[in-house]
Amino acid sequence: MLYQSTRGNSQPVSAAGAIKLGIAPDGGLFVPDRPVYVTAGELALMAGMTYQERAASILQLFLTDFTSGEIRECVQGAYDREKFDVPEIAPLQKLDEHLYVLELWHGPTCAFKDMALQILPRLLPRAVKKTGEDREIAILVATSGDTGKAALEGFRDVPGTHIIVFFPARGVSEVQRLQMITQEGRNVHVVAVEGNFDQTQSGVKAIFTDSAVNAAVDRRGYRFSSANSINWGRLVPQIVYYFSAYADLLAKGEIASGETVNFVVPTGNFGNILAAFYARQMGLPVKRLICAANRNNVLTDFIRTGTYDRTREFYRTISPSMDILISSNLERLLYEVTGGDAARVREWMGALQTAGRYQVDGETLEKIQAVFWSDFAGDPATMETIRNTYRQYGYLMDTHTAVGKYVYDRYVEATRDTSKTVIASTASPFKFNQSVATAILGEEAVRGKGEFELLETLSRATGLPIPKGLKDLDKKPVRHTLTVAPEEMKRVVQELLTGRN
Ligand SMILES: N[C@@H](CCOP(=O)(O)O)C(=O)O
Repeated sequence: MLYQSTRGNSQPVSAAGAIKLGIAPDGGLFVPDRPVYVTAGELALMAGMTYQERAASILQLFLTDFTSGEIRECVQGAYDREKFDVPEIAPLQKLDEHLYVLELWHGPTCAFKDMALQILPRLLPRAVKKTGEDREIAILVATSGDTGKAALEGFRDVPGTHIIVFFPARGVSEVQRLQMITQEGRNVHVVAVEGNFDQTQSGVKAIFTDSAVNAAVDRRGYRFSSANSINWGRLVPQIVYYFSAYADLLAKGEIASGETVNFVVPTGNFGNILAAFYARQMGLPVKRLICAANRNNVLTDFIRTGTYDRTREFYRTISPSMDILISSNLERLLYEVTGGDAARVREWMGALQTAGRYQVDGETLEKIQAVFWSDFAGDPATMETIRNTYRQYGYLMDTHTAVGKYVYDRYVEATRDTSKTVIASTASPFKFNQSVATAILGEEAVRGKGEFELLETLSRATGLPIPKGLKDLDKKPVRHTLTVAPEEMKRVVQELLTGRN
């Protein structure tokens, strides 16, 4: 299988090539050049498999230039009990007859990003070797909170790699910020950006396609890659857990073979829900994909109207990982639903760049609406949902997952669809404990308490353990203090890589 650019102006590459490059040289995103399918029989077999076995069988379909031995090694190294605190890796919790929560945050950094960023650092060095690359890999990451820490943890001290993570200085939770600025490792850098996530992500993308910067780092023996979901190597491992959730439903007798289910995905950069879309294309029986947005509801408007318009106010919310107005992976969806029409994708992405908006045609919109449904939750609704879900089910969810639950309730109200539905739970509630503790305990109980005191408060009140990765974070030394303006990102990357900072 080869991978081609959504913008059609780059040479197709192997899976190893796509993983190594991260983004296509023409600024597009790599997509597989042909569909792959999983049959009902294969799906039934997955019900009896471990998470690791399920992962290996899906990865094998896409990473055709990796041997099965290599894939097995990567999978075993990534999803082991040292790193994940439950044997199921991605357990499914039942809330009621229709609703399930897929917990994707049992990895070392307590967010769903670990599901891919524990394995990408194993795939990438192999991809480098396969492509005959002799330069070291400089991984640039833009984060609104979760990807950054997961990428740092995954790539720390991985030979032949360096990682620079940029995060919006005031756009992440206090726990997320401390997770990143205390990061250990000889090959890691963390830089705060005086701007929002969109400026941070645009800054990183501009570096990838800047020939002068590329030439400068090349002279120093580096080549850039990405650990964001623009990298195909991030997306395939995310496809796995949709299959795994379905296999678990089958194994537990919750659904019959072939029964369609819905997935609700709290959405920002569109990578997670796009992975669910690919799973559906591969034959996973999925009825609707419910795209849950926060007050930055650019995707909800797009799915309802076909107009993508980022020229609107950017809000900081209590679900900061989703504070995004330019959702990178939508580009891949547009490519897929237009049957690979790179010219049209180029036109839309060009309009997004220059005018900040584009409008898709009626046929494209119809295809999107046949699969996707969307609504959004503001902060008050998110808080109320955390409180009500805890009261009704005794289940504690983080702010992003609560956006998903709120939107699911709106979906059922609007459609009366009672199909079994799985909410992708994207982060541990302890990662956003200020909001979560306030929601379930009230303002009074949290007044005057710092984030870390609240970890204890939340743990005592709910009987849930504080995740290992978050304990004692406040006692770790701060190692990264650099803050830059968005326009300084190019310079800083060069300085960090050449050791002049
Ligand atoms: N929500 C993300 C933003 C980047 O998304 P990615 O999936 O493209 O890495 C974050 O937490 O950083």
